[in-house]
Amino acid sequence: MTRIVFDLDGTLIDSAADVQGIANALLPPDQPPLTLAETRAFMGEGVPTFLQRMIAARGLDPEGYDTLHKGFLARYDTAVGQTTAYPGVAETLESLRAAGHRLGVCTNKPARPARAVLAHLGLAEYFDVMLGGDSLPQRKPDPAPLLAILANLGDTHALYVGDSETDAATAHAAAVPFLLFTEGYPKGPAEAIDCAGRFSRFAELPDLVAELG
Ligand SMILES: O=C(O)COP(=O)(O)O
Ligand SMILES: [Mg+2]
Repeated sequence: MTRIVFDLDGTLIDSAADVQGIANALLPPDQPPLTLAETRAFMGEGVPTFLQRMIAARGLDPEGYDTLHKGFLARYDTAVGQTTAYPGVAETLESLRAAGHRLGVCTNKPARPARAVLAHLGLAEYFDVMLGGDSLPQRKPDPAPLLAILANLGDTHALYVGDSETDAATAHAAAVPFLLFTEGYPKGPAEAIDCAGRFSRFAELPDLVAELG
């Protein structure tokens, strides 16, 4: 049995279009909308960092941060309509569970929208534990949430699966081997991210887990 913890945005789910929709509903009408590429580039470190990046990119008044933050959270729980699980995610989670592994989610998305989107996509049942970016005082790349999830899952071999430099740094800080999903939202070239293994299709994951477990 291996404890396998997953990142959420850009790893299990492709959620950037819904996040883009929230951001563009909040931007003043005289501003050019965020592109999907900008949205993906701003994601991964949680809502506060996303908003700071958006404020910097559009030259918005930083005093408006609190209003943007409130508006973002008010829309986030229901912004699920364009979000999909990456191909093969449900089948792979099912087979990992059937093989006896215990699964968790460690995301910088706030816990409420994270729970909402997992339920919406029928994925919630696979996970024993989930922590969001606002669940603890620390968030990734601080290892605290990942370590708390792992403590909850037992004390066997562990893996962290994610899509970004932040996830690699989190796993490194927690001394857990990192597996990179290459189709998500990395900030730079995926080849430059340090990892114990990488995959582009979820069907490849069970073999990687077996190799490293
Ligand atoms: O909310 C975000 O910035 C994305 O979070 P995640 O990639 O850690 O799931
Ligand atoms: Mg991610």
